[in-house]
Amino acid sequence: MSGVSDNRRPANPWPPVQTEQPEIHPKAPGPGTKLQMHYAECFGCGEVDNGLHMRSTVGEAGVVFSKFPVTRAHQGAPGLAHGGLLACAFDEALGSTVGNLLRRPAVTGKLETDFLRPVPVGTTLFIAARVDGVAGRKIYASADGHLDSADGPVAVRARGLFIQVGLEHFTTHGDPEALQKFTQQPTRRAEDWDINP
Ligand SMILES: CCCCCCCC/C=C\CCCCCCCC(=O)SCCNC(=O)CCNC(=O)[C@H](O)C(C)(C)COP(=O)(O)OP(=O)(O)OC[C@H]1O[C@@H](n2cnc3c(N)ncnc32)[C@H](O)[C@@H]1OP(=O)(O)O
Repeated sequence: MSGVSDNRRPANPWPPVQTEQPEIHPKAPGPGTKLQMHYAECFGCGEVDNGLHMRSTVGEAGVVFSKFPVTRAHQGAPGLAHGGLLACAFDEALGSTVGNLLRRPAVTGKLETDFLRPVPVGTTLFIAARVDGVAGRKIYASADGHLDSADGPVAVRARGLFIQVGLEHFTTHGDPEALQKFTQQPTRRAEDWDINP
């Protein structure tokens, strides 16, 4: 995405620094692969009550498609999705795209969202996300969220900076046991990831 080309929302250059083309990891899931949830307790893709229950599929040309079914549990204004939860959906979609395609553990450093149209309860947001460029540990990704179909009107756009981290980020600040369970899954073996930032 080159930026939001709406007069009301002038686009800043994106990525904001010089980057290299992202290299899809040789063991990245290929086009057509339905991505499994990355962690059962994840609010975005896990089995959490009233979570976002997002599901993602790898598309062609480095695009990952995610769906966020908006329910009454996700309201801000009556009948409309809460903007913070929409931002959460994009954090998940972008993070999943970076993690699965580059196979580099990374966390969100910055996330910006443009809310272009209301997202009603009962709709599904179809999110198309891609990695735009890499500069050392900095990974730039962006996404468009379409209402109710892959080519529906764009309701939300997001751009994120993800920072590659070593696994010690999760053991030092998070839950070492949870990380161990995570890496025991067949598709999450540490040797299949690029884990040296
Ligand atoms: C074998 C297993 C593998 C596991 C892999 C799992 C993948 C699974 C697949 C898929 C799942 C993904 C789905 C998840 C989706 C949700 C993701 C989230 O919600 S993440 C939680 C929220 N984010 C945080 O909690 C970060 C908190 N912040 C930090 O920990 C630090 O600030 C951190 C690591 C981001 C950076 O700290 P520093 O000390 O390491 O590095 P410094 O030097 O500060 O930054 C590095 C570079 O980035 C720039 N930078 C950092 N933050 C920036 C910002 N906000 N704006 C602009 N630039 C920034 C800096 O200016 C620097 O740039 P210069 O190298 O000097 O050019």
